[in-house]
Amino acid sequence: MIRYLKQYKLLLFLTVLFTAISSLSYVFIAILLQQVMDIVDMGDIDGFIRILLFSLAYFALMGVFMYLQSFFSKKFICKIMKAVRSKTFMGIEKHTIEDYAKNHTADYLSAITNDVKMIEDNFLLPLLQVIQYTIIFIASLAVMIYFDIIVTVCVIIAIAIMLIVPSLFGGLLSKRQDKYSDMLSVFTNHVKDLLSGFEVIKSYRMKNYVLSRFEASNEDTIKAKYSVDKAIAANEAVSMVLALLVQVVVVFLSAYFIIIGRISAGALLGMVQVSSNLANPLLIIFSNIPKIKSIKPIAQKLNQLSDYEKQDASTKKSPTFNDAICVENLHFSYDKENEVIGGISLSIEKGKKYAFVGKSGCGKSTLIKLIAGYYSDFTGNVLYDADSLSILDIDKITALSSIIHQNVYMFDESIFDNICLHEDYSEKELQSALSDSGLSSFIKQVPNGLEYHVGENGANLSGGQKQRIAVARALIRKKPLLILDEGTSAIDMQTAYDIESRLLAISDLTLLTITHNMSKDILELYDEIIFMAEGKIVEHGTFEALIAKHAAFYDFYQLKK
Ligand SMILES: Nc1ncnc2c1ncn2[C@@H]1O[C@H](COP(=O)(O)OP(=O)(O)OP(=O)(O)O)[C@@H](O)[C@H]1O
Repeated sequence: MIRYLKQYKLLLFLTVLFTAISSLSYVFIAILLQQVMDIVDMGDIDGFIRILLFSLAYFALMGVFMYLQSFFSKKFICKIMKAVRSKTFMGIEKHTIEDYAKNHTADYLSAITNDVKMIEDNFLLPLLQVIQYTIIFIASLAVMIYFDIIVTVCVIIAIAIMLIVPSLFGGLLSKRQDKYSDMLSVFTNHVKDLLSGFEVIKSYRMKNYVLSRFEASNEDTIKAKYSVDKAIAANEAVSMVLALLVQVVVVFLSAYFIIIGRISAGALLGMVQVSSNLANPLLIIFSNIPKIKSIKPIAQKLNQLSDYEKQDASTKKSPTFNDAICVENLHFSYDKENEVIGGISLSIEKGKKYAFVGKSGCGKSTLIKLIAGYYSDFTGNVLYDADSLSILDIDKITALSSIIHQNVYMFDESIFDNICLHEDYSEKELQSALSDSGLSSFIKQVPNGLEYHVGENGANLSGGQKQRIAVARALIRKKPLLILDEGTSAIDMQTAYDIESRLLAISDLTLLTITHNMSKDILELYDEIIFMAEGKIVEHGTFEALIAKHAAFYDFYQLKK
């Protein structure tokens, strides 16, 4: 967190400056009270009017300083919150697809929302309070010495006892705070999961299950919060009792000193006033210090996200795809136990078209993702021209290809924005992408054409319309490699045929299609059909060659037909 404080050091300085001025003027009220009491004691009416006018001006000025303190502290907190949130988001955005998938989306959501809020509540606000009340405490101690040194010494002894106890709460609170943050993350995850499946919940009447799952998660989260609050409450109660002890010492000792004639009644009034500025600030300081300490694991979590760097990206080469992508004896598993890809070798030549077919779960999508650079934890080799994936910049590899998945993600914006993704393309490029993706006639039908708003994740569109937008999104970028992962499965046969045959006609485009569509007319257009089973390539060749072979693909094709 120190780096954020350094980033806004001028604002921090102004906040501390005005905090100091308003705190000192607050402490000075004790001397003012003592003066008033002593003037009243002497019956000095001129002195009384003078001090009254002085006090009026004094309080007006104090109001101005308090406003400035509040203004700068709020601005400081807002700036830091914005910076923490932005840095965390930028760090998340830098993740590779592989690293991003190691956590749930809700964990990232929770970090940006809940954890950042915790930084405000348990670090920034307490820190400013600690600064403010430390100034008040030191100034009050000085005023106390000015009133009477013996009372001050006794107060210091009482304070020393006060210091020991609350420091014991720091470690406990830190542990509980960390657990609470994790629980918030799990809770956000559950809520996101339940709300994302709203339609399934309604149509399958899952109300009871959903409510009980929500309640259980809600209960666990509140328990974790309650456990934090209990530690805070114990800390505050102990601190409060000890703070009262200080005031008791002051009142009785100074009362005794009046009796023996050592101090005036004005000094008693001043000391009672200033002693509350000794006890209460310490109470606040010592209930805030454990909070500040407890934020460490959360700050570490946020730093880890914001400091994320791809491994040695600067030393990695940019990939090229001029001739071929070669896969050599590739093995891969998601969980280090069950092999999903079991020794695949294959060559993808630039400009050629490949159809990957095989039973559901045989590893087609995984193979394609490995080729596109999604995962690095494999054995064997994937070469772009002559360069192995291990020496290439992963971000640039993923940028070489466009993947169209069965479930296309749509931003809650217009069709135009979902195709161009806020990049500039010429009208010619746009029209060509619209026509090749079979979108032109649909655009003419919808109310605002390209400006039509697609809704949350494309809720205002059909599955096929979403896929056509995804095809246009990919085509407009003219990347050398296009991957259709069942990317036309939601489109009617005729339109799917039209789109695929247009893609197959683009000569410099390398097309990898995963398909369950066993239409002869389409399959015949591919240069090669790669037939997979259980993580291996069983057969490959043209449609005619594989049919003529009367082997595994032939059987699969007959069955599907
Ligand atoms: N992210 C993942 N984590 C763990 N296992 C996964 C993951 N993705 C896929 N798998 C598993 O890997 C295996 C291969 O899945 P993959 O999606 O590659 O198959 P597929 O041939 O494309 O299937 P389909 O035709 O149904 O899309 C399956 O057993 C699947 O359960």
